[in-house]
Amino acid sequence: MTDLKKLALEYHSQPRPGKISINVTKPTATAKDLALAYSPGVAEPVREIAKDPELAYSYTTKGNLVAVISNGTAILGLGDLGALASKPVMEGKGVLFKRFAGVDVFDIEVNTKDPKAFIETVKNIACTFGGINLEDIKAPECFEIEEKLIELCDIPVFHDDQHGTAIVTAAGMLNALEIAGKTIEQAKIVCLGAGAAATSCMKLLVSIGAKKENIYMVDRQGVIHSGRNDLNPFKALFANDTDKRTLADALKDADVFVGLSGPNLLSADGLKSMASNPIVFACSNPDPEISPELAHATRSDVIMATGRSDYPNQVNNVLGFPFIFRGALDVRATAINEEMKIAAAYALRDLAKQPVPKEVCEAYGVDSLSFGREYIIPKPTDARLITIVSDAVAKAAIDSGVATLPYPKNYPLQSVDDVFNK
Ligand SMILES: NC(=O)C1=CN([C@@H]2O[C@H](COP(=O)(O)OP(=O)(O)OC[C@H]3O[C@@H](n4cnc5c(N)ncnc54)[C@H](OP(=O)(O)O)[C@@H]3O)[C@@H](O)[C@H]2O)C=CC1
Ligand SMILES: CC(=O)C(=O)O
Ligand SMILES: [Mg+2]
Repeated sequence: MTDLKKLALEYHSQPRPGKISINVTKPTATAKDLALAYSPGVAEPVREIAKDPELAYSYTTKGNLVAVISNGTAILGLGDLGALASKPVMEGKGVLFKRFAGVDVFDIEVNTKDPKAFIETVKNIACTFGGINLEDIKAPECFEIEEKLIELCDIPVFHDDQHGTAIVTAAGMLNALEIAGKTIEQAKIVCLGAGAAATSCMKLLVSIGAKKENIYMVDRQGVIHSGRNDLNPFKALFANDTDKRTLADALKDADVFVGLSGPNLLSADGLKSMASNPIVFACSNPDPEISPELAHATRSDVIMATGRSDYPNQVNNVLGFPFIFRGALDVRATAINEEMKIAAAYALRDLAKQPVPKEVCEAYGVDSLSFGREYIIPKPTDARLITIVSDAVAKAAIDSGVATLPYPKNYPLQSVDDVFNK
């Protein structure tokens, strides 16, 4: 057994199975307490909510509770391993929501691959929650599922692999391009993968300036081009009028490689053929499209990021979903719209240029961190994320008309401890 495997299995099993639990937030010591918490007192909020459903936000956890829901069809880059096997990841998302943004989570693993059955299940439980974070559902089913649930639910529904990933990728990309001395408008971009994460990442890059004709998307069949007749409508959006056919063709002189596919798919030769200061976001988890060791050994000018916590430049949706939902919940937004996503991306981009607090450096075992090739994006433990990103999202929700509450009195939050200091 490798060291990491042993440590990871011990971490998940000891001293108790799993890594998250539910806390009680009210007194429960006496008969009087129990008479309030349960029968007979509990009947009072029941009657009030029955009269006015909005009061669920006053008398229950709804307003701070997000459902992290998967069917396990695209668990990280491990593929379709089933609903139950996705539970460690979903519990992990719960840990990150709580640790970084004070958001409570129920993880829900739905054992069906049928989008209609999945939609029906989620629709029927949605009233429990203040928001729904869909996770690790494969393309193209994820697109139909998210679109339909947004239509059916009056709370934010957000497929994290699509939008969380896109927001963080956009932030990191703008900074990486700046460091490389290039612009998003001119960058030639190769995206390996054409699924949930890849499609949304490329769409967001286009909306912040990338040119569609400069994007080469590659799936298992090769470059997505206008001569192909096997493309679903989501891939067809990115069909390029080109004679490039293989990943190797697309990589030649490319400025950027974004990997949202699977392990070890970018070769040293492919990387060698890219333009100067190549930007490589090898974001597949747990194993990137190319290891940072191989990438750095191949090109001394590479600007390298992965989705992992144990290398510099972690381009991972953990920098997005906790803070985005925090902001959305606190103004009771009915949706997480494009304005909120772009506000989050720019807030993350800008934060990477600020001096980094000592505690963040300590958590990563380094003396210092500063904007540059090895630090293009903030670290998830940076306590300023909840202040800056959630604030930007809440303001964008208000400005774009999807907030149903005013700017919160306790904003900008200074820490997770401020969440209920209203
Ligand atoms: N760092 C981060 O924050 C995140 C990283 N990811 C990573 O992105 C990857 C994809 O996730 P997701 O979009 O949810 O999954 P999907 O199942 O929706 O998409 C997977 C895509 O990868 C493509 N792919 C897989 N293997 C190959 C291959 N050998 N050659 C070319 N293309 C290939 C598939 O091609 P085809 O369409 O032909 O089947 C498909 O387009 C995972 O590794 C995941 O860990 C995802 C979200 C966040
Ligand atoms: C990070 C993540 O959500 C994924 O790899 O699927
Ligand atoms: Mg995921």
